[in-house]
Amino acid sequence: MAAELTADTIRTAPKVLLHDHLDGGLRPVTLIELAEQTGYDALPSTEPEALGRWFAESAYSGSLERYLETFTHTVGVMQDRDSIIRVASECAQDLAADGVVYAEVRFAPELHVQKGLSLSEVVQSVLDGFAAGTVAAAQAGHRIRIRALLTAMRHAARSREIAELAVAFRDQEVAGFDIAGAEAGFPPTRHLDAFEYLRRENAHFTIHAGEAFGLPSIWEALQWCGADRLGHGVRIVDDISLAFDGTARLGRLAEYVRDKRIPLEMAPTSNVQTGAAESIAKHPIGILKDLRFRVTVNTDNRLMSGCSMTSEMTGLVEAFGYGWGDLEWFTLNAMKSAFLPFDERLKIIDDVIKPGYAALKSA
Ligand SMILES: O=c1[nH]cnc2c1ncn2[C@H]1C[C@H](O)[C@@H](CO)O1
Ligand SMILES: [Zn+2]
Repeated sequence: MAAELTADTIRTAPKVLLHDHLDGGLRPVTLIELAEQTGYDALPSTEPEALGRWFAESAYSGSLERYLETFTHTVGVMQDRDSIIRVASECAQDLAADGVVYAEVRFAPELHVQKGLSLSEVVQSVLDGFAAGTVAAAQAGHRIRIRALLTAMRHAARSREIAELAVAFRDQEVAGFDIAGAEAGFPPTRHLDAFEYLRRENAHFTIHAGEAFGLPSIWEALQWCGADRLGHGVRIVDDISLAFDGTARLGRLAEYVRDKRIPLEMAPTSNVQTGAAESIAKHPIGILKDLRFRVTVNTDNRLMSGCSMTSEMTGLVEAFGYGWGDLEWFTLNAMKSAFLPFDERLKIIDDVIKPGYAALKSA
């Protein structure tokens, strides 16, 4: 007999999160308090529930560009060391309480320098916050390993600098690099020098691609830039055709992505909000999982999507009828794809993930 699949039991399952934005995951209460403390006076509401609702509703725009506008408020209060430490510490605690055992959380250092912090100070503040949050989580009985990914904004021109920062901090829990922001009109090849530098440094990176723009963006991210993983990558389905007997035909790019086991960092609710997927039930994750692409489940922005790893997995269970074996498969895919040394990945798989799911399957 297996444990019943409910939000409560799924919360206890070990989960791995590869795609979560620090500035997309603030607690509404924290946002309100930090705004008060730092003199940020542009919040749309100062009542936590209404503010949470405002984010979720504003982010349901069907457009990535409009979705991204909501970040002005979160980034607005994350401009000093103490505020950043608090947000990062709470992030670690919230993920741990949600059953996340390993996380790579990203943020763009260049967005947090409005009040004079240097890029390095921003990174150090986040890392200090993660360390404090990890200790607090352990005291509450939750074990988490949380690391950072440094993001460069694709419309800006600081990617090489941010890539160098990621390499400088690689031995202090900075796992790798990413580019984010509006995708249409800002192809990843604009940042080729940053990616070439990272490859020469044997460093890891992921690229947001195939979310608000299609196959050319995915192709550039992989074949020009050399991305290790794809942020979302939802539009890879455009290269797959289904015959009416249900057989799938993969184009050359889709075949490459599957053959090379390129991890897809999918975030179902976020993808519906930005229009990358029609609904959870129609999300490409269903077909991509059936075809055994290396799919992972992620939150993207917990505040804007009003979600957690537990709610995303629960939504998939409801939409696709997944069982514990499927949730374990997503989790193993994510752990195998983490920017963490092989032996450490294996240890989390053997010591935490496999025993965790074995217990739930036989509860
Ligand atoms: O889903 C996303 N696609 C592209 N960019 C995004 C997404 N979610 C957040 N961002 C942007 C807005 C944040 O300010 C930035 C760094 O976390 O990354
Ligand atoms: Zn993202």
